[in-house]
Amino acid sequence: MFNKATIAAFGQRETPFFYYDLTLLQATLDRALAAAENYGFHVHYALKANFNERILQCIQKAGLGADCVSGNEVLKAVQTGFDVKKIVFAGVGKSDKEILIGLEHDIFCFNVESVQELEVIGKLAKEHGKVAKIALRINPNVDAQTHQYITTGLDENKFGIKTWELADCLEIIKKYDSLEFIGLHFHVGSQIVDLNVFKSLCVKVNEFNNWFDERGYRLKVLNVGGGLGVNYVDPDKEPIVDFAGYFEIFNQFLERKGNQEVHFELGRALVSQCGSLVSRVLYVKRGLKKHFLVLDAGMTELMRPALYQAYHKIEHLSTNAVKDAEGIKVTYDVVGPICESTDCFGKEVELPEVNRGDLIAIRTAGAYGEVMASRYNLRNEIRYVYDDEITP
Ligand SMILES: Cc1ncc(COP(=O)(O)O)c(C=O)c1O
Ligand SMILES: N[C@@H](CCCC[NH3+])C(=O)O
Repeated sequence: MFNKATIAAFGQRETPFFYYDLTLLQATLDRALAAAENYGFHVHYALKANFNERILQCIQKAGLGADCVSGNEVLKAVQTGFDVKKIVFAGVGKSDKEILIGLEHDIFCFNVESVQELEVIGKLAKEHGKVAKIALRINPNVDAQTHQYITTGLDENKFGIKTWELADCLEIIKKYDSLEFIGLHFHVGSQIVDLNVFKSLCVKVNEFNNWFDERGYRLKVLNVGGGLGVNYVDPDKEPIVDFAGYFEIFNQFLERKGNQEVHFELGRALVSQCGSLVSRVLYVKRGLKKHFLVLDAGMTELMRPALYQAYHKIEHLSTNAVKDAEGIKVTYDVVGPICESTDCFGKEVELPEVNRGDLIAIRTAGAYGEVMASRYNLRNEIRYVYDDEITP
């Protein structure tokens, strides 16, 4: 929901742009950290969700760690000032060069995703006189009950080490003094809204924690990943997710041994609601069966609808809210200008009557929005507007 002054300020700007409400981001971070601190949990931010400069600065200042999935993300986290002792590095395909970046910066931990990768990290660390701290990312075969494209913890998924390979991992760990085995890592998927999934995850983590403990490995860290979902349907009802309820699940169901640390890697839950993609209506096409709203933003700015048929709330930004509320409603397919039929933000969307030049906001676009943008069709670079630029 945008107020009149904000909408008027948007009207002055060249579109499309990502609007980031850094005040909401700060409130979200405060809430998440307060809830985590209750249980002594550690929160890392998954940079892949959004590595916009100002967003990263806010998150770094709030004191979160960084979860990275490439050498460049590790470098970005270091450059932004994240504490290297709080940087973790996951990813199924870390190149030698990327592993060396992690070693060079003495990051907190590599979340290792295959037996072969473990051996490579052991070798590279040895050659460079380093000791690499590692956690094994285990694929626990837990169904995240989310879109199949963003499920990561099933046997059929490429992520993590299969349970039957764990004994092989221990052999490698024994072989290399250059490996320090500090933890277990899990991440079963994204946009998880059924909290029972996290209960099932806890049950699995406990089993693996016991398995290693019985073999003499009392691990320092249990990293349960991220995945907490948000409300795409009604972002104004739930601008900040229920972090307390989420962490409480782990408090209740995760069995910590001694002073084991519990780490989280949240992306979407921290940054999605603070972002909107703001676009202008280029054309209203009236058809026989349906009408189209052609926007100046497309799948090149926000590809989630095209890629996952993801729902994002589409809002008409009008300075006359009363007219919008009381006037007639029209059903539109809301599409972008890109030369692809999948370039569609929403089908049969009911909106007030919209005119050429009107502004439209596509909500909950702070996570996996601009980071997944492309220059397809030789599109312009992404533009941004931040709340502190337009409100006194
Ligand atoms: C290893 C890992 N950690 C954390 C995340 C962040 O996930 P989310 O944005 O759903 O919290 C991801 C992305 O799915 C991931 O792959
Ligand atoms: N890109 C996905 C999330 C993937 C998370 C990383 N494994 C999305 O837009 O929902």
